Amino acid sequence: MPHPAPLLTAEELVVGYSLAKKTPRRVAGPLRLALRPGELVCLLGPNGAGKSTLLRTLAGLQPPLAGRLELGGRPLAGLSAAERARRLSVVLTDRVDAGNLGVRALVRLGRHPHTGWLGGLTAHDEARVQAALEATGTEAFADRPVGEVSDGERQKVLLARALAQDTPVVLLDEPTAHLDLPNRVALMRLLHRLARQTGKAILLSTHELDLALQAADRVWLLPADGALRTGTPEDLVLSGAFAAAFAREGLAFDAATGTFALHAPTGPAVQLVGEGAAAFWTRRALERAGFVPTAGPAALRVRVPAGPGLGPWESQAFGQPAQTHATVAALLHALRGLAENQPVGLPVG
Ligand SMILES: Nc1ncnc2c1ncn2[C@@H]1O[C@H](COP(=O)(O)OP(=O)(O)OP(=O)(O)O)[C@@H](O)[C@H]1O
Repeated sequence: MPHPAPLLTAEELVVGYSLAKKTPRRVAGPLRLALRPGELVCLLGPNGAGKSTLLRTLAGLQPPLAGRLELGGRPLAGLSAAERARRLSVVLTDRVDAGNLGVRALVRLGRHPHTGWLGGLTAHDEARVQAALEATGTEAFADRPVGEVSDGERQKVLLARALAQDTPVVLLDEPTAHLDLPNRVALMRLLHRLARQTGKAILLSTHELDLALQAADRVWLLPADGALRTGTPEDLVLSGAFAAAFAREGLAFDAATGTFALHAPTGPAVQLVGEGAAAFWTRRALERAGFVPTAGPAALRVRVPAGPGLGPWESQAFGQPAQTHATVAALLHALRGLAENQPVGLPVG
């Protein structure tokens, strides 16, 4: 199937800052980019790599140092503010000073590119506003002043305003920053569904690597050297590009689990027998306790519960009878005792 025509493109784009009487500060580029309809794209990269700079440049809020940017097939710089606002909405992390404006009133502002500043809102506009409030879960506090809502609530209100603006391209800078985990998941799900169902091109920057790897149709990976890589999350993980972009001394991304290793293994190997959720959480506990979980034979062996719920776990050291444990805490306690008395390296018979 041929790719649909991109909604936003960049060629030879260099982003950065022109500094008075100094050489410009080049942050990233030259970049070749395309945002396609129906795609959720996550822009990932370490602190200071240039994600906000790139987003602001794509939104037309700061000029590129070089290169060409097109929105809907027309040069971005040639579009009037109103034309741009009908094609592209942007949600930034900056605090908004909304005065006494209510939540619903702020979301209504999203319709102005369609009505003009003096134009009243039609029933269609009001329906859009209502749909945006409902989609973002902000309707419950739609009558409160924006200044009186929490950081996370305000973030959802700004998203609602962008949704009310109803543009083919939506750019969001760290939209999950103030949200709790269930709200972060809900937001990613909402954006993914929106891209699918409405054909919008949605680009968001985030530090939620785990969520982004799950939700993004495509990742734009911006390492500290500014050389952007793009691809499906899986291609970037399996090629090692993802690990390289976040590489730091003593911090390794494990492509097998999709997580950054929090613990450096120091203790003996433990053969982990079993599968499912119990095996997943037992592996985590073993790693945290310093053991090295392995599928192959080892001097210590743990069998995880087969059924749902807690326990029983079984532990066994080479040449000794198996013990059962009702909780992970009890299992770890027993394993520490076994490890102290066990010559490491002998396989369980
Ligand atoms: N107004 C500015 N003038 C000059 N340099 C700037 C300006 N704003 C940011 N920078 C620099 O540009 C680089 C990229 O910053 P940017 O905020 O785009 O990174 P980021 O990837 O969004 O970072 P973070 O993940 O920490 O939000 C940094 O080195 C930063 O210091």
